[in-house]
Amino acid sequence: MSVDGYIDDAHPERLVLSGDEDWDRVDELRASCDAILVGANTIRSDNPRLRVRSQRRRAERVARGLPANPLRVTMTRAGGFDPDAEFFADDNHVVYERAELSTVVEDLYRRGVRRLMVEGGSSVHTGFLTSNLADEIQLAIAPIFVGDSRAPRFVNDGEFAKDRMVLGDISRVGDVTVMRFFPDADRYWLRECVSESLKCPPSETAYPVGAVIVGADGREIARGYSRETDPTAHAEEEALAKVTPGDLRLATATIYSSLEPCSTRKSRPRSCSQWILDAGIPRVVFALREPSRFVVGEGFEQLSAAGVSVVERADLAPEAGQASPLYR
Ligand SMILES: NC(=O)C1=CN([C@@H]2O[C@H](COP(=O)(O)OP(=O)(O)OC[C@H]3O[C@@H](n4cnc5c(N)ncnc54)[C@H](OP(=O)(O)O)[C@@H]3O)[C@@H](O)[C@H]2O)C=CC1
Ligand SMILES: Nc1c(N[C@@H]2O[C@H](COP(=O)(O)O)[C@@H](O)[C@H]2O)[nH]c(=O)[nH]c1=O
Repeated sequence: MSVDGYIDDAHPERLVLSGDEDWDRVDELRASCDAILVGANTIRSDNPRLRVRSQRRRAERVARGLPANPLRVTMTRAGGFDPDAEFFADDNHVVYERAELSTVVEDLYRRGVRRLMVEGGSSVHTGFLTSNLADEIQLAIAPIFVGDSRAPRFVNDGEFAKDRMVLGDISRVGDVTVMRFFPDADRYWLRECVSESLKCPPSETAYPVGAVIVGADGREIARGYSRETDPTAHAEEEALAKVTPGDLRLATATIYSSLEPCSTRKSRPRSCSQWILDAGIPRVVFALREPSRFVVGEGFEQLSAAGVSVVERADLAPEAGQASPLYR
């Protein structure tokens, strides 16, 4: 988009905001996706090709057993397309008519789409973001002003989540600044926990768990994973052990864990729920409930009863459960 937040100008011809390097970044991104979605107006106004430009990247996709190009996807309520549009040039496309966004996403998942790139325009950006269906925003800012409020903006008016997003990396791509944002901060940090859990030394008698402590300013304080330093250590203990006791940031922090913090344990006297209460952390977010395989998990109940705000993100349980057959 432009510095003043527009993704096109108000003239019929398409405004090119990307430079060569940024087009190459976009091409790489396209090549890494299973599908690319644009709104019906973008097809009408831009007649986009929505294909991978680089021959090398197409060949690499084919070598990985994928089609040379991602599936092209659009949505429409009114219908009415030029049948000669590039979008329809081969069969590698799908049109959703009058379907809810959630239905579109579910159907694409059934078709094998795991990574969807939403390329615009304003209306579909708004739909995906206000429905909390976007994992990541890549915001590319070109060094120009459009200065015309008739032009389309990155998003239209809408009810966006009020929480602060996680800012990922910022990079310079030619003269374009690319920022990555993760709109759902809890989802972002729980995925970090899942990554941590994959580092755990294997065990047949204990789960692999990852934990991250995040301050109220959105900055990470510490992270850890089960058995990181000791065969009986839990992830929350490993993370807390890296924080100086009495660190003032803990009083407003959130502790994320891929698994519900334990309430009783066989190997050590103090449970992770007790460690969290003693540390004075007021918010806990986890993905998986503890299965009653080793002990009965009552971390949710214990922490809630003690006044901690506990959030279970069951939508991330399948991802967290991938870490071990013990979760099945
Ligand atoms: N700079 C950039 O990277 C990009 C810029 N753009 C620009 O964006 C502008 C177009 O944006 P905009 O006008 O907002 O249009 P969109 O491309 O977002 O398309 C909007 C249309 O998509 C359909 N649609 C959207 N949501 C739904 C839904 N939930 N269910 C069914 N159909 C839906 C409707 O189609 P229908 O009208 O058929 O009912 C709607 O009118 C153009 O100027 C284009 O150049 C576009 C992409 C990228
Ligand atoms: N103008 C603009 C973009 N526009 C997007 O690229 C589409 C055109 O794709 P293709 O026909 O395959 O080259 C267009 O419809 C719109 O979705 N994208 C960007 O990264 N930067 C830009 O400056």
